[in-house]
Amino acid sequence: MALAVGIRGLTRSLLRPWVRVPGPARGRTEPAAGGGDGVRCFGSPRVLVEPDPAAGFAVMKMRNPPVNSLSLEFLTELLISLEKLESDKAFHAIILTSDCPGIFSAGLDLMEMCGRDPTHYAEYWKAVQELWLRFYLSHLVVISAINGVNAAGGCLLALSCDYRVLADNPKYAMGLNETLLGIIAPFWFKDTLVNTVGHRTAERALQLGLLFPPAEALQVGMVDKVVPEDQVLSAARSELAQWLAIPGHARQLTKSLMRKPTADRLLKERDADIQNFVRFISRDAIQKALRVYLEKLKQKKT
Ligand SMILES: CC/C=C\CCC/C=C/C(=O)SCCNC(=O)CCNC(=O)[C@H](O)C(C)(C)COP(=O)(O)OP(=O)(O)OC[C@H]1O[C@@H](n2cnc3c(N)ncnc32)[C@H](O)[C@@H]1OP(=O)(O)O
Repeated sequence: MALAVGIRGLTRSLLRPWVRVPGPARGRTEPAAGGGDGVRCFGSPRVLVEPDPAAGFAVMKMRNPPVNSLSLEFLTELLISLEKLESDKAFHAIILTSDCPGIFSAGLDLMEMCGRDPTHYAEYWKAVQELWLRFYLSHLVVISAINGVNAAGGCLLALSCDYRVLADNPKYAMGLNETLLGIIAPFWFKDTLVNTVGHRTAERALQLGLLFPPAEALQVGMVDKVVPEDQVLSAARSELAQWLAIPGHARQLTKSLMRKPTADRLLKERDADIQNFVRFISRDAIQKALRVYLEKLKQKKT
């Protein structure tokens, strides 16, 4: 099985970095996220980046409709956007949000984990690991402005940020609901949750596959602030000011001090974790459970 799938190689083969943004943003100058004028948006088909270099941050909008499920291509585009902002000294922070109404992210793309071959599963899992590692350890301040429902892998992405603002809508529940699908959140999903809400809350949440509505998410510490829906981005921007006022090197080293031990656990066992995922997801019983879950999602419409 080819485990040595390079995300950078994958990246190069999938898309040219900074393709022109399709859809409404293509080729026109939009007001920058922080209100500055004349700054051109950039991005890729599934990720729109609205930079405000004068204010030192960019808004990264996920737009992989209908539900921002984290397909291999989407993961790759998120990574490219992050890399681009990290390598530009003008940027110190990112606000991560969704461009899909009512949905932050439905988590990992079930189609990537269903009916594919082991090589694909390995490649996909490596990209999921990479996304977590890169967001979790980013030297930038990353704040998520969660403007929709946010399940499993999508919740992991938000938990990897430094601060979370959630829109106050009872439909916008978030959590690691893997057990509801008959699958298991891997140890690094679990560690990220434990680091955020503590062991007891994480234990109960993970076993029961709980999705917390805003008031409960706030109460258990899964998010840091709940605000009216139309204020999610402005609240994230206001919060950013406090983070950007701290000397960058001190904040970055402190972040690393807090997070490196958790990331190192995966870095040490990365290939074993991929093999474990491939074995698990390839099982007939797991494939069947995923198909049944997908079928239920489709049936709820009829
Ligand atoms: C050893 C370790 C082993 C394994 C570890 C694996 C870890 C896994 C992590 C994950 O992230 S698994 C994914 C978990 N996600 C979910 O449970 C969310 C599922 N989705 C929903 O609950 C809903 O779709 C919704 C997000 C609440 C949105 O509801 P809405 O009514 O607005 O949309 P609808 O359900 O009709 O969906 C539209 C469309 O999208 C398809 N869909 C939804 N979620 C996914 C997904 N995660 N992956 C792929 N496709 C998804 C859904 O089937 C519909 O498709 P259709 O239009 O063709 O019917």
